Amino acid sequence: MSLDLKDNTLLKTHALIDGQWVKSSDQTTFEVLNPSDGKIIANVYSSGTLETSNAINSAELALKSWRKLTAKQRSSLLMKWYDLIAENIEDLTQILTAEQGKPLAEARGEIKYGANYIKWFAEEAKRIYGDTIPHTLPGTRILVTKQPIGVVACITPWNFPNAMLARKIAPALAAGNTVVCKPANETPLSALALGELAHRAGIPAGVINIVCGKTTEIGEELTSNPIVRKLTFTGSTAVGKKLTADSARTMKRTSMELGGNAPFIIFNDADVNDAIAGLMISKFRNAGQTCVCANRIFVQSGIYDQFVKAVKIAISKLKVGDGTEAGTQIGPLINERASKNVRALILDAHKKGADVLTAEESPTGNFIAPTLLLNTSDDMRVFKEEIFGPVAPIIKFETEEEVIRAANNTPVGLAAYFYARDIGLIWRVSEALDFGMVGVNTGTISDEMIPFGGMKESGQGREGSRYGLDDYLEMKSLTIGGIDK
Ligand SMILES: NC(=O)C1=CN([C@@H]2O[C@H](COP(=O)(O)OP(=O)(O)OC[C@H]3O[C@@H](n4cnc5c(N)ncnc54)[C@H](O)[C@@H]3O)[C@@H](O)[C@H]2O)C=CC1
Ligand SMILES: O=C(O)[C@H](O)CS(=O)(=O)O
Repeated sequence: MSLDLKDNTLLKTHALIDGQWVKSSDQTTFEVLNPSDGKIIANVYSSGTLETSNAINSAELALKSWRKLTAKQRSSLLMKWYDLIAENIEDLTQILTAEQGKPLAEARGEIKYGANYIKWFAEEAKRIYGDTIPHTLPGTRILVTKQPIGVVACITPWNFPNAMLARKIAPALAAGNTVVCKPANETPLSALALGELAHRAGIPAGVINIVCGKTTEIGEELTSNPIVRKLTFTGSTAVGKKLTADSARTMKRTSMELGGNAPFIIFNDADVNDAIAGLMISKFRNAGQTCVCANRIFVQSGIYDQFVKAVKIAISKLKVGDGTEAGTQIGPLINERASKNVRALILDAHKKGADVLTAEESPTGNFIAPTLLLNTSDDMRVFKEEIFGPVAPIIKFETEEEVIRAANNTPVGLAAYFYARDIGLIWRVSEALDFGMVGVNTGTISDEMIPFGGMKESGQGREGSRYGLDDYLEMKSLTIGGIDK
């Protein structure tokens, strides 16, 4: 399948190592498929241990000069990259929808979202401040300075293949680090196109390296090679735990943005129309394939019937289809494994007594119709697992205490949402929810200015915001004597 791009040179199939596009040493490739129709978009060279080691060495070499640039010099190179992404947004959008499946409007939004992290950290690069500390011994002076960590490994998922990579590379480079990136094999083309635009922006060879293909080999090299001093990962909790353990062998710093199981709570005094609008965004964005999607929907008994009636109407209006078709709101899931898993979750709920409300004509292939589950119970898999699909399980609750207990009854703690208007209730519930990000009367909590990350088994660290650079800096104290000589 040929993509209809203005600039076909953005479609890269090689690894980016030391500023060169290189084939894998064994010449093997893997297929990138369009999740809508299963057609091959491209064959990408499959990197392994050797390519990853070469990429790490090139990042180490480039580090020497990259970290010596002034903050303003790094900032202006990041801004040039931002400008080139904006100039090429339509091609990046086509590439993203082709390999990930999301509707073009969502793909365009993701690219703007990712670019906004680059712009944000181009600005933050100039605000990496230190401290002075009153001296503790006569004739001394004490400073606290910040310096880059060094070579950073960035591993990203398929659900936001552009934005998740931008959200890692931008702070890493702003802080003076260099990177070796491994995108998901389902969606490498968006990452490689970002690498090409960074090269065109004048970001020097070796500062950004991108390898993909032999996942286990790449992972083993990234986690074991002592030159890599930090690993940042977005993906499943299971893989995050493995990468954290493997990185401990050389005590690498890690940032983990892992799985979620978001409660979405509607109290009796909520504005039901607002709650429905927020749920449509939080639950069905990216066909439900985000780590912050509403996963368990709790509705207080006083408005349950009104809410269910309204949500049925809202869900029935959602249009399922190929991401390139006008009006599509729900694209395909990423692959057959994902769609089979979601169908299994629906079947499990049905077997355990749920009423399954979905489109009469159930779509085939990787497409899943938006599905409402009623008469549910918390023994169903949909309450314990990250659904990662357009399925909305609803459960009724009576009291504030009961729903807080149920909402927190999960080993993860990434995002939570609730709708209410009583200010006392809003403060009590906000403080009682054990989640890193809480949306109150909104289903939108993601922005480059907001710290993104979770508690418990949803990971460690924060991405974006004024806190985002901390994860990419080392703090150093300087105690200087001989001042009175
Ligand atoms: N929290 C989040 O933002 C995300 C959560 N997920 C969860 O993960 C599940 C599976 O989706 P995947 O993309 O397969 O997530 P995953 O966690 O399996 O993969 C995410 C990234 O890690 C890489 N990876 C996997 N094993 C690795 C290893 N041993 N060494 C190095 N890299 C490795 C993958 O190639 C991909 O680039 C989803 O169904 C969802 O539950 C997936 C994507 C995003
Ligand atoms: O990994 C994800 O699902 C994204 O972080 C979600 S968001 O940043 O687009 O909200």
